[in-house]
Amino acid sequence: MQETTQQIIVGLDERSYPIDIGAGLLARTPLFDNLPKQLLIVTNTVVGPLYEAQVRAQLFAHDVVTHTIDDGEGAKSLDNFGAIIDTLIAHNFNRDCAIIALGGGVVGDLAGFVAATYQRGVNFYQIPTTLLAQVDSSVGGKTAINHPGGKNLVGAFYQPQGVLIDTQCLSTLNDRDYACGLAEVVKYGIIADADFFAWLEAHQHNLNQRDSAALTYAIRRSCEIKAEVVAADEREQSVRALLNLGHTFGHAIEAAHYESWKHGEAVAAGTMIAATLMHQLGELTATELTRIETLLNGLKLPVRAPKMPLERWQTFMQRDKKVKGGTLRFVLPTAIGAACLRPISDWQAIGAAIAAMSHADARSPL
Ligand SMILES: NC(=O)c1ccc[n+]([C@@H]2O[C@H](COP(=O)([O-])OP(=O)(O)OC[C@H]3O[C@@H](n4cnc5c(N)ncnc54)[C@H](O)[C@@H]3O)[C@@H](O)[C@H]2O)c1
Ligand SMILES: O=C(O)C(=O)C[C@@H](O)[C@H](O)[C@H](O)COP(=O)(O)O
Ligand SMILES: [Zn+2]
Repeated sequence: MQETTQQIIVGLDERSYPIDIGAGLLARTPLFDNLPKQLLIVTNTVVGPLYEAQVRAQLFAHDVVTHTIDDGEGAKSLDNFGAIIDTLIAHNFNRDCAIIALGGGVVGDLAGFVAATYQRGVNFYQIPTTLLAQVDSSVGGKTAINHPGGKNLVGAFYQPQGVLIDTQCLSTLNDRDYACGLAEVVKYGIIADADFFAWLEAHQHNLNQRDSAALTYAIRRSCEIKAEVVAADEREQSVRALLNLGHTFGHAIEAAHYESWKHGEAVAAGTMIAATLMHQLGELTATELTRIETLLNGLKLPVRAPKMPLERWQTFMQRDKKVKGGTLRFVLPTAIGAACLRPISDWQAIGAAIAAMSHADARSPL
């Protein structure tokens, strides 16, 4: 079978960078052009044993150090940030070194924040190994760590110099984390591309079976949409905020339930609340709301949030980065394929949408 590499460029003038997508890329092409001598691979205890050797095999001419973090969302922490900085200093890494994130969104967000800050910024490359990281977190330069008070509260916009997506890495991903990536894929269809949403509806069974052609198309289309949005608004002054669909609610779910809710799951349930809010405001049809719920459900994602007192939602949601002048701004779908950013301060309306989409037994269908 002919193996191909597809390339998408994130257009940011002199900071533009390629996203290479293909099966088996870790083994069959040079990872990145012109890598410096000193390299730090940041990975975790799950991904390292699976893929670090393949990456290192291509870096024999470099001085490579690996920093391995624990698995899970808890690793996106100030402690791990400090520990990686300690590693860089202990090995005398200079400003012309590069950091390579090898892992899912947790590794990428943490390693990216280190790259943004060590010696005021060093070279950074992403090798995303989860579907979520391949379609979303490795692209666009949002880096962050969490705080017990909320998700991604400390971070920076810092673009990588290259993203390498080896779709074969997904063969080792479990079903739950695979579904999490599909939540962000559905997001792109809702906010930007009705045809893509319809394609997802038509191909959900292929995606659930991890059919490689369907999966490669879903990854490519997602990266294209994200690259276009990021090129238009790198620092989220306008259209980039739409990439946050479902996240104001989702981040509250995650922050309250780090142990039991994963990011993609929380985004799926949060998307249902956002769509319901818009439906209750009379601006999204019942048919469109049902299509969103049916697709998320078909992709094995949760469509109901856990029950929490409204004050608990408020505590986390008021720390959302889209708050402006004290008022929360929500990303809301106006149709399938279009969304808006709207300030809403009517907590009765917000609470009604949350209540309608919450359930005491809400959890992933997997
Ligand atoms: N920066 C952004 O733009 C952005 C976008 C979306 C999400 N995020 C962040 O990304 C994080 C979620 O990312 P995620 O879903 O990748 O979670 P994750 O990084 O925790 O990875 C999920 C699980 O898959 C394992 N894993 C990774 N690759 C694997 C592979 N190939 N085979 C087997 N197991 C593998 C990980 O060890 C982990 O247990 C959240 O912190 C979220 O806030 C950031
Ligand atoms: O790239 C973006 O912009 C996004 O919002 C992508 C989201 O999927 C991602 O979860 C992001 O980390 C959320 O950022 P935050 O600004 O809400 O912390
Ligand atoms: Zn997200």
